[in-house]
Amino acid sequence: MFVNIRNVSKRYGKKQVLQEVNLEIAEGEMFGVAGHNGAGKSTLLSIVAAVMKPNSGEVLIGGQSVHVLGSQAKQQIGYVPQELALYPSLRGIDNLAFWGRMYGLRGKELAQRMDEVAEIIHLRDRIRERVEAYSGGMKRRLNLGVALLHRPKLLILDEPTAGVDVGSRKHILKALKEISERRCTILYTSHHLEEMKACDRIGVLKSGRLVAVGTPQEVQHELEGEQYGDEEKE
Ligand SMILES: Nc1ncnc2c1ncn2[C@@H]1O[C@H](COP(=O)(O)OP(=O)(O)OP(=O)(O)O)[C@@H](O)[C@H]1O
Repeated sequence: MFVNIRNVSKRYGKKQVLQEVNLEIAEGEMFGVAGHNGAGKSTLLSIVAAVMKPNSGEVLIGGQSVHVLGSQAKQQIGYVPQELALYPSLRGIDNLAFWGRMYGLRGKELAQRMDEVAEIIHLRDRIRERVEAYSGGMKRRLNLGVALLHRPKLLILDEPTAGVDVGSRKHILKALKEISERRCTILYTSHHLEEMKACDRIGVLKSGRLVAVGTPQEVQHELEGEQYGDEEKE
């Protein structure tokens, strides 16, 4: 398995937020984490992204611990947190260039990759405009693009479609499907049922415990219990 989450537990002070989470994700799999607000989804994703350390347990990527690998692990991971990490007064293309340089890309390689990424996120025609003129959905797409620049093998997205219109949601979902077809492993959370149904498998977190893992059909019952049932109508 490409991602191994082993006995991961996390507390904030006395509050236990994750309890002995065990999960394996195959290379190229699109895996969704579902659960109520506060279930521990963001905490789990940030531990897998090596942004936060668990109190116990470990996360392996390609057989190696992310916390031992440090910056090497980060080269394999693209992490898109809920908050946008963009410079609004700069153009889309300048944001990509800035973050691309942060990942160590330069010159022709950087220019080529920026062009490819603009295509993947369906923003090529607007990439020379300032980010402050973008819609919420375009900003989300650019935020996703930033995480793709260094060709990560594992893409982790925390609510990539939060607060965006239906059109942009479809663009983002389509981009994720295409990225996953290129053997990139995807781990993400969403509050939208249709996006959870697009996953190969889903894990349902309840108060920090993983209570079900399976295909969307297999965990349908748990998803309905997590109030994902009505959102499709939006
Ligand atoms: N830095 C922190 N310090 C203390 N408590 C925290 C911290 N971050 C999160 N929590 C708490 O931990 C619990 C899990 O939070 P987390 O953000 O992982 O859940 P979530 O499932 O992603 O929720 P949401 O869907 O609202 O984003 C919540 O009760 C939250 O209030």
